[in-house]
Amino acid sequence: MLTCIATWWKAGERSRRQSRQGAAAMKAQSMCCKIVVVGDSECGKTSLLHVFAKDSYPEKYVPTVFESYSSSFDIERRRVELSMWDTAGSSYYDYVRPLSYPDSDAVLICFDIGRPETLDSVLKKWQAEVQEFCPSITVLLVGCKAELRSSGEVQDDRGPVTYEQGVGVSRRIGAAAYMECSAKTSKLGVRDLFRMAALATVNLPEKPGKGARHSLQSARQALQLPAVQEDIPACIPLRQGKAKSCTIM
Ligand SMILES: Nc1nc2c(ncn2[C@@H]2O[C@H](COP(=O)(O)OP(=O)(O)OP(=O)(O)O)[C@@H](O)[C@H]2O)c(=O)[nH]1
Repeated sequence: MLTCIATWWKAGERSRRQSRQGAAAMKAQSMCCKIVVVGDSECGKTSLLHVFAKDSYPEKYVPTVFESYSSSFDIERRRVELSMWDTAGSSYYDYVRPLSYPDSDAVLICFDIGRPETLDSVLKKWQAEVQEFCPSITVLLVGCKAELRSSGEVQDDRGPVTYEQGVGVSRRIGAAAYMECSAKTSKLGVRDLFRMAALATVNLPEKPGKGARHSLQSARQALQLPAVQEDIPACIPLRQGKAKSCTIM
């Protein structure tokens, strides 16, 4: 009987040790990823972040000046620590919004599927702003409020933005991906969006002439760190030396 208990205890201790080692290895390999979310006022940025980071859809509209959120998840057994920066869509804050860009790994440019003029703004305003402050950043174009396309609520003469129009603009601005989601009706879609954004920062092929710090190789090297390595920080940036990739002018 005693031998039985001792064997059971040893087995339990072994599995606890393994899980502690697993957690330590995961911590040693965790990656930091900063995502900045921009787009016209009231296009749905804050709601996306609320649903993803706080698991709740804000019923009341409160204009944002600056806000940051954090969350974490695992990609291929590596922990990704995501920090997400919500910005003001209003042009009143055009001079302060650029403070959000330094050190970012990806920018989500959002528009409202129910308001075609917010997609026009992507070409007229947001592409240029992101290009100016983060010339080689990974950009994803995001169509928010996707459920409006089929709800019949859209008042605009042009009707809701079509999927093809979204794809067309994402190609014109050289976005890494085009995604649509509804913070109101699909938490899963919102979660997929942020996972996709984190993955895109890791997996994008190197763009010619962008320099080593933006290369896929540096991101991959970071991802392929040995399981436990004492001399690396618990959370490392996805891009080595990325601080210079986004500037304040
Ligand atoms: N129908 C619908 N409405 C949404 C959705 N997401 C947000 N909204 C509404 O759109 C309005 C603006 O949402 P916010 O998320 O605050 O917009 P924002 O882009 O952060 O706005 P600013 O802070 O002004 O830049 C609010 O009234 C939300 O309830 C959605 O998925 N579907």
